[in-house]
Amino acid sequence: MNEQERDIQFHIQCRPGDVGGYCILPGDPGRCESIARCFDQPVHIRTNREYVVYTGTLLGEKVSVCSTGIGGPSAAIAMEELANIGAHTFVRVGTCGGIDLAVRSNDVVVATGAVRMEGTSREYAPIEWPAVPNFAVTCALVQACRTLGYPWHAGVVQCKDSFYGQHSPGRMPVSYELEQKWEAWKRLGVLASEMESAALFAVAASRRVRCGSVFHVIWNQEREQAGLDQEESHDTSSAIQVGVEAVRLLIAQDLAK
Ligand SMILES: O=P(O)(O)O[C@H]1O[C@H](CO)[C@@H](O)[C@H]1O
Ligand SMILES: O=c1cc[nH]c(=O)[nH]1
Repeated sequence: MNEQERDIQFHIQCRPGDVGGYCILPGDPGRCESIARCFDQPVHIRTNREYVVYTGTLLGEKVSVCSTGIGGPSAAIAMEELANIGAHTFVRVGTCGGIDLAVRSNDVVVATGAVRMEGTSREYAPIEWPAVPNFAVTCALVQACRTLGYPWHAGVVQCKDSFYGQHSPGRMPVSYELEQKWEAWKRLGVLASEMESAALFAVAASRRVRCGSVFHVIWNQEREQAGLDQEESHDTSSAIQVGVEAVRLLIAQDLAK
């Protein structure tokens, strides 16, 4: 039996009817409950491995949240299996570390593209393919930022597979490569670093589903190094609100069609 014909999807352990067409994708399973609380009538559907799934409604439409775990491989699996059982629109609500000096802790970042310094997207698309989010989802995220009034930025984010390659590149045997590329991201105005969007954008393009990403900025190592004001912020509520409001806007747009 092929993956799409399976009743219960292998990793997320959900079947058709368990999830809505609209799915919010945090990395951290611990973020799912806070996101589900923004839905009407949220119900916990399943927990398996890093995948925690809740389903509820927004504007009367079925919506879900499913954590993806850390990194491209587990995020790609989540999106593939959710798409197999009917999800068509995805919003990643993640955390990131700022790179550009204008990006401060506690700001919100909306991705307009993702640097593919990770492995998963390469198993979907040649490296010449640009990892970009869906335009309608991105517009909805920007509109939500404007409506909610949080400090926000829209731009390119960098994705990688090694969190510590970002934070301690000097102790890696390939420090020469990590440090040179990090310098290039800075010169190119890349806003922030995270781990899943490039893979999610590639899977979304291959499955012809829609995906966009919004992030809460935890810190900015470049601001810290430059001696600028810098404090860690772990309250992801603004990015969650932006992600949920964007889903509401997309549902309203789709219902009006
Ligand atoms: O907070 P989440 O959504 O997991 O996102 C970020 O946090 C993790 C690293 O700490 C990576 O998954 C990265 O992309
Ligand atoms: O610095 C950070 C913060 C969150 N996620 C990352 O990948 N890097």
